[in-house]
Amino acid sequence: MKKPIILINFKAYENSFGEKGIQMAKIIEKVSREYSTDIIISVPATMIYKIAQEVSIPVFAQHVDSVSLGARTGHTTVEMIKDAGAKGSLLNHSEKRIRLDEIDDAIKKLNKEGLESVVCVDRYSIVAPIGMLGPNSILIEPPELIGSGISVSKAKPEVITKGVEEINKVKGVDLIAGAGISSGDDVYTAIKLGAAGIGVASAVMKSPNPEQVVEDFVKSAIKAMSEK
Ligand SMILES: O=C[C@H](O)COP(=O)(O)O
Repeated sequence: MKKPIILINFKAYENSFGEKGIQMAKIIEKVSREYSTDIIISVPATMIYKIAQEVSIPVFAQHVDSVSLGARTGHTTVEMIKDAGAKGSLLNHSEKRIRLDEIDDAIKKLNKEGLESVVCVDRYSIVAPIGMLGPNSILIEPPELIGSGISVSKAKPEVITKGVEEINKVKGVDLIAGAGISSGDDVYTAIKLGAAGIGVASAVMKSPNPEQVVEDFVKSAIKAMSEK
């Protein structure tokens, strides 16, 4: 994944879908172009196709089922998200936990289909074991800070530094940090602490001026990365 990794998770906010979701994706794409930086957006399953048609930035699913094709009522498979235009998927987000065997199966299926995987974890002690399953990235997020406006960078910097120590035990997997990221300074600090990038949702999705917020985050991420 191209660094800094910036992942904006649309979640299920009222502006995550429909025309508002498309407009949000276009705003993010504009900033991505201006700063020649990849920005990944993870969008609701129903919006993958529409948004992937409208923007050229990487569109991810927020979750994918690890089941194979067949008699699987209600499942969204890796083949389906690929067909819709997804370039990868989040897995095991705190708001959509899955079992370890499902994480393993989903990573393998995504990999086989040429898609990327970002596995979420809630603590640094499982960074290395999950990293050994071979995802592209691990997104570490203390659940209690998610959506709080209090950033992991400031409230729990040790989660990032210890997570980085753990990820360094595994080759070829990046660690990104999230939860409560609200300012450029939060982004800068996360990357200076060793993260390869950040994951964010509410600060962008709930902002009256998402373009300004994303621009601030991207500028801070580029600055921190250039100083590494
Ligand atoms: O996937 C994103 C995270 O759960 C972070 O959410 P947040 O930025 O609203 O704290």
